[in-house]
Amino acid sequence: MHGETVDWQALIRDVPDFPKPGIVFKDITPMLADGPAFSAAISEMAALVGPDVDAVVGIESRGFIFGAALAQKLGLGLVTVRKPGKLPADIHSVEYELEYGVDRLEIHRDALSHGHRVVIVDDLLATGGTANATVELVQKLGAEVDCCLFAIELAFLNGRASLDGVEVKSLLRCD
Ligand SMILES: O=P(O)(O)OC[C@H]1O[C@H](OP(=O)(O)OP(=O)(O)O)[C@H](O)[C@@H]1O
Ligand SMILES: Nc1ncnc2[nH]cnc12
Repeated sequence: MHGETVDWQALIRDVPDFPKPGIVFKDITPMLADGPAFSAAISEMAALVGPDVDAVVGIESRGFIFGAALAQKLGLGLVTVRKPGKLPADIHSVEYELEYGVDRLEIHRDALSHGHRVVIVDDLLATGGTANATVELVQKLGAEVDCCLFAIELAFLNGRASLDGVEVKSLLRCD
């Protein structure tokens, strides 16, 4: 697999004190800018998705980058979970906490229905607040979560523990 030859750590830049003092921000832009590395990341993430998935759910905004590429690779549709006020039709809405703030996420009420099985995709798992809110939105529509899939997992924040009962998969763990 390509990934065995990719030095992921070299392609993810640590930016101290962004966006707030004390946060070490994991900047994925070098990885995205490297064609073979980005392609290998998507291939490796695609290999982690179960066989009976009907759709990819991408979380705004960095989750859209990985979610859209993954959906295309798997031949599946992309459902967008968005920040407040962006989706035009009827929505469900959930408030959540970030490593550095509070926000809301929204989904169209007709985006999924009972019997659909989805993979939720984001660039990074920190505390798990964002992914948890997305699980809640997907479940409000009666759909099932196959797994939550991340490019990067900040293992020291233990976001996995907050996603109780949901399978969590990631390409790269940072301890
Ligand atoms: O596990 P958590 O503690 O919830 O944090 C992870 C979330 O934080 C970042 O998104 P952010 O809200 O900064 O938005 P962006 O993707 O638009 O930059 C990241 O892309 C995840 O969605
Ligand atoms: N440390 C971090 N780096 C990048 N994105 C994040 N989202 C939440 N925490 C983050």
